Amino acid sequence: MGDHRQEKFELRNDAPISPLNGETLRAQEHKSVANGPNRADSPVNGVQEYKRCTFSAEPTLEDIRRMQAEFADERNWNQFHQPRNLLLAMVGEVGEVSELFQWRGEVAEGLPDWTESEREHLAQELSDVLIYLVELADKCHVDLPQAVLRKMALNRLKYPASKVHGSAKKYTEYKE
Ligand SMILES: Nc1ccn([C@H]2C[C@H](O)[C@@H](COP(=O)(O)OP(=O)(O)OP(=O)(O)O)O2)c(=O)n1
Repeated sequence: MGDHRQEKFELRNDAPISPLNGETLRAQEHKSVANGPNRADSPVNGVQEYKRCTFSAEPTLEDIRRMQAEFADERNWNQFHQPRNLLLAMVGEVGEVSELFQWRGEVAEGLPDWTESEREHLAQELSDVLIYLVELADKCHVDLPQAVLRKMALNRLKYPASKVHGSAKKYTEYKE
């Protein structure tokens, strides 16, 4: 088997599927994904079913940065949107996401037991986190998409698939 994460990435990007209406796949055809550590459901007769999800291509992070900058400009809110305030606002929104999950116990991938209204609420709170994150990066002059590429390259170096496959240990715990 090749790079597990690369295979997962390709699987998750080869079809335009709504995040909430993901296509059900037979795990026997894609064992490396279905047998990953995040599977909450257990195999029935050796076959697991799971949903896959892709994002829409738009808006890009640059689109979101620009739309939020316009939103703040139109309201004369840049006086409030300094980096520290944006950080606090983002953390507050992360707290709102946490509230949606609290006391539920473990939640299976795809949120099968959630109502449409709960899913929409989650989508809104995650959007708030992203909006503040993007504006925080903007106000700190971090080119977020490029920074993500650099960070993912570092992650791949720190966690070579051949070394860490199937283990969630932190890189400091691996011996040479
Ligand atoms: N000073 C502000 C206030 C709001 N927003 C934008 C960014 C977020 O996407 C959203 C946050 O709005 P609220 O603070 O009203 O938070 P919620 O939408 O989560 O409402 P509630 O806290 O009632 O759930 O609005 C902003 O940019 N700057």
